[in-house]
Amino acid sequence: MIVAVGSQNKAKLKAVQRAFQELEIEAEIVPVDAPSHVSAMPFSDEETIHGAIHRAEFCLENSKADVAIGLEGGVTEATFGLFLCNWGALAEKGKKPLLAGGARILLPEEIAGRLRMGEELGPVMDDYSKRSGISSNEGAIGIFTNGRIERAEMFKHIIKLLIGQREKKHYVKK
Ligand SMILES: O=P(O)(O)OP(=O)(O)OP(=O)(O)OC[C@H]1O[C@@H](n2cnc3c(O)ncnc32)[C@H](O)[C@@H]1O
Ligand SMILES: [Mg+2]
Repeated sequence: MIVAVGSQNKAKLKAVQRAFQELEIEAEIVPVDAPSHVSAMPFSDEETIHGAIHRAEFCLENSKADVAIGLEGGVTEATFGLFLCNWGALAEKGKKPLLAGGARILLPEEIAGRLRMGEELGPVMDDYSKRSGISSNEGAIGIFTNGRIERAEMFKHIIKLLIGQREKKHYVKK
């Protein structure tokens, strides 16, 4: 099947490739520049989910893919502090989108404070780690888990959750 992915981010594309490979499903993966129509730094689960759905739906409308996947990263505030959150949406013609969320960790206050002031996590992580391209490599989750779980691994889990629900026809209300 042809699978469109609404991003050019290397970590996201690697995640999709690996998920299909590990599930032994043949897939031609097509990256599509898809807008999220949410802020560059989504600040709630709700907003992050909308970003994932918008990307997936854009891909479906603008490619020949059978299945379209949107992946979006964000953060969400809790009484404990600011959590990293990530969501995926899988869209197919004539069907309601499927949703799945990824593993989450608390961000250090040093990082959280900067995001609350309006900065984006990608550049903040590059600055913090004195490197570039963290968001398309191990991600904040990789940096703060000592590389135990990297961004691609976290997204891979989300994609398997989506594919599994698709197999079970576990569609939810739009
Ligand atoms: O090209 P796209 O697909 O947009 O990939 P992205 O890296 O910008 O990722 P998102 O738009 O999904 O994430 C929203 C923002 O949060 C940042 N972000 C999210 N998760 C991150 C992580 O684990 N590490 C570093 N930055 C992250 C990201 O760089 C953006 O500034
Ligand atoms: Mg982005």
